[in-house]
Amino acid sequence: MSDNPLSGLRERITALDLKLLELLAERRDLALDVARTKQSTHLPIRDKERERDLLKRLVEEGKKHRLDGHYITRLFQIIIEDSVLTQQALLQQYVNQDKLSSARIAFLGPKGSYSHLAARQYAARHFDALVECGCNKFDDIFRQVEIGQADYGILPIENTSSGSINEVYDLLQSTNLFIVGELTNPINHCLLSSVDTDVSQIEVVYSHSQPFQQCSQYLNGFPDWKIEYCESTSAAMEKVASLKSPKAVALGSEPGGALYNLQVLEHSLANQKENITRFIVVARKPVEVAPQIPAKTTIIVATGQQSGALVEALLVLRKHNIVMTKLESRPINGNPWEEMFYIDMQVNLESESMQKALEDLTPITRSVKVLGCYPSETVVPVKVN
Ligand SMILES: O=C(O)C(=O)C[C@]1(C(=O)O)C=C[C@@H](O)C=C1
Repeated sequence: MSDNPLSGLRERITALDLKLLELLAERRDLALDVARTKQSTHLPIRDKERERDLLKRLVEEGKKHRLDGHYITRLFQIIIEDSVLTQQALLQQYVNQDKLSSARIAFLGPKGSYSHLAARQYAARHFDALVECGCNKFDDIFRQVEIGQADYGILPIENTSSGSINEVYDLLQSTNLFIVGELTNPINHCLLSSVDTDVSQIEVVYSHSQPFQQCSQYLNGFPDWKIEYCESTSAAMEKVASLKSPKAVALGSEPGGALYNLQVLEHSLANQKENITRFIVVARKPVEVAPQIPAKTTIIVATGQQSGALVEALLVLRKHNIVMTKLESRPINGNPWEEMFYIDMQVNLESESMQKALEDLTPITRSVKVLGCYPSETVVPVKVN
């Protein structure tokens, strides 16, 4: 019998949480049944009116149990987001028919990198098993997929604190892979050490260039710290774990650090409070997006040199009522004074509007390359007043 006065209560909490897990699994199974019905009836996945009514009812019911509305809303927005993404994944399997049971996914860094965590998250929703292919560099990821050593590659493409990840955009110019998916992940950068220490003892910090950019304001407070660049956050964590020094720390994720037995000294260090990274998923074959799923299409356009060339191209999108969600420009590989324009759009590539836009773009641009059409995995929660 434990002499901890909390043991009995903790056992009851654990037992209750295990029942909650069973209920969440049952709810997910129901969402799959809903998806199968929507597949046969062609109903859209999102029914925001239903979500609003459900959340309102849950908030009202929650008040009877002294559970505040904000807590209940946040909790069920996460549950509904999972339901929507689970349904999308199932409908995609119907449309693409090539569901792999076990997928080999290439990502940056050994175990514990943010890309590794994203690969595991994506695989959990789309495949029965994951074969992890850690790579040292972004271009290794593309190559592994291109030569068939991996089925998919997962790469960070933009972050809310550091902006676009140019190296990935540049690699997209010259690859014959397609973007087949995306996912966004909140990134909570932590200061990780392998032994007890504090910021006054630290002399060197290891990480990938991205966390250094995303945490620049925090690091500006410690101008004497030596910055050591590593190929990935997990390589940085490996290094710090091997040094076992109070002077050496890593910038990385808490779950990643746990894989190297690192302890968290500080967390949430990014410049932006909402520090989110968007990852893209690339593969050798493009995917079709089920009509009930919000789709994104990404193209790369090389405009001519004539003035207004880019405006002309964008006016084509407006003409066909296509919503552009992102415009990024990068120098053309090998021709640094000419730009390529990456355009993300909320449109299905197979739609009439997109097909007509491509027809109109071809004669007024030097080249248009479709990088892919893929399910939008950004589930905007409904607002409950
Ligand atoms: O009821 C539906 O149509 C569902 O798809 C289920 C559900 C949910 O998880 O509650 C999910 C998505 C919809 O937007 C509405 C509700």
